[in-house]
Amino acid sequence: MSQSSSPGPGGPQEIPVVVLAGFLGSGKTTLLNHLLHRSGGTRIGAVVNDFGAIEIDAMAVAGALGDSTVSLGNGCLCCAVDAGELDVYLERLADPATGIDVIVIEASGLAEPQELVRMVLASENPRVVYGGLVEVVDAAEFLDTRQRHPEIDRHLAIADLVVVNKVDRAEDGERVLALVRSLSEGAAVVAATYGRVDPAFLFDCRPTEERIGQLSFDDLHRTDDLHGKDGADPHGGDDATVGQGADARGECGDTHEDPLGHLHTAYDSVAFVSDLPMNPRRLLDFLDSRSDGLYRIKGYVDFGPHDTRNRYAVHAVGRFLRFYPEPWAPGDEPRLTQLVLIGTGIDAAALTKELEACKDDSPHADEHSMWGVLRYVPDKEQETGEPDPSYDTP
Ligand SMILES: Nc1nc2c(ncn2[C@@H]2O[C@H](COP(=O)(O)OP(=O)(O)OP(=O)(O)O)[C@@H](O)[C@H]2O)c(=O)[nH]1
Repeated sequence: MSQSSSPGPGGPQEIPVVVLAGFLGSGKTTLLNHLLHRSGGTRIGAVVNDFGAIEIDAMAVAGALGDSTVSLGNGCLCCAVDAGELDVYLERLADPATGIDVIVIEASGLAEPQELVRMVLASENPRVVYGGLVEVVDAAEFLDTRQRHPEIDRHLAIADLVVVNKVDRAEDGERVLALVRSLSEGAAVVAATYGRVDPAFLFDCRPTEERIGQLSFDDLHRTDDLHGKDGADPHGGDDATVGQGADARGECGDTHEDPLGHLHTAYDSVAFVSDLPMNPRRLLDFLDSRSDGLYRIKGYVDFGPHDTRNRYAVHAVGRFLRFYPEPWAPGDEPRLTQLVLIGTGIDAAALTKELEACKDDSPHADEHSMWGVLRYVPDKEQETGEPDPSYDTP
């Protein structure tokens, strides 16, 4: 799709910036993680942008490699950050000392791709070149999503590559593929499960032996040191936080002429953090009774004594619900539940109250309490083709 890291005529090496967009829960983070794992010798820099106040996507991406190249925005990047600010992040990643070959910007699920493309094109960094727009489509939800949000057609029309993801869940994948093809004339359209596309669709790949591993945050800090910067993000966050305040809806303000045409004007997000464990039965009751407007939930759950070894990544997309246990990181990090809920017509105060009621500080687990949750844990081998030896059923 893009011309990766080609030195210009006598000029600096150019770094393609690929914009990765797609509606809430379509599989952008899954695809980005796939690229990070399967890009061979190509070193990827990532700008990950979450709609909600807690940067769940960044945790998922960083978590995949332990310590990867992640720079973040919060709120919808297309409205929360202007082109100049994005340039600060791009400049950091495109610095020759980082050795990055390609930058992927993962947009929030409600971002306006055209705005992001415009921002990349407006970059004043001579090393940065626009590398194309990839739109991820959830094949199982596409027909419903398109009905609710006709703007999606416009997004597909400007894409360079459309990944029709989750074909394993789609009732009529062929119909969705044909429809997407008709809407994205001129773009390559590929079907995928779990975002498994050949990275060569997105950028030219280096042979594996040229590079090993991704950059770490430490690498980035070293780069900053070279330039006498303090390595802190421009908004004063920590390592994993380059972004702004929480209320994405409120941020979509005067920086744009027509924010009403943006998907996110109709959506609200709620962030919930608890240092007390959650009761599995109560949380499951909450999830089972969620309204249709509450389209997306993501985050991590601590079930305390019900499973002391693992935290549970949780994903709800429409009526789809999954829990993914993963061992807690060793060390003294506080065990938190961190959730982001995104939807239309949602009552933030009521949802927070319901989640508060799921907290449980009892030191003992009652028998079978995890059964309901475990029903939503996929067979990892079946879903990803990779067994997960690290997880023991509680
Ligand atoms: N069955 C199935 N599930 C998938 C596939 N790809 C992703 N998922 C699941 O879909 C859920 C959402 O995936 P993400 O990659 O987090 O989606 P996203 O587009 O980054 O989500 P937002 O950033 O919230 O918009 C997760 O539970 C994934 O494991 C797929 O091909 N098939």
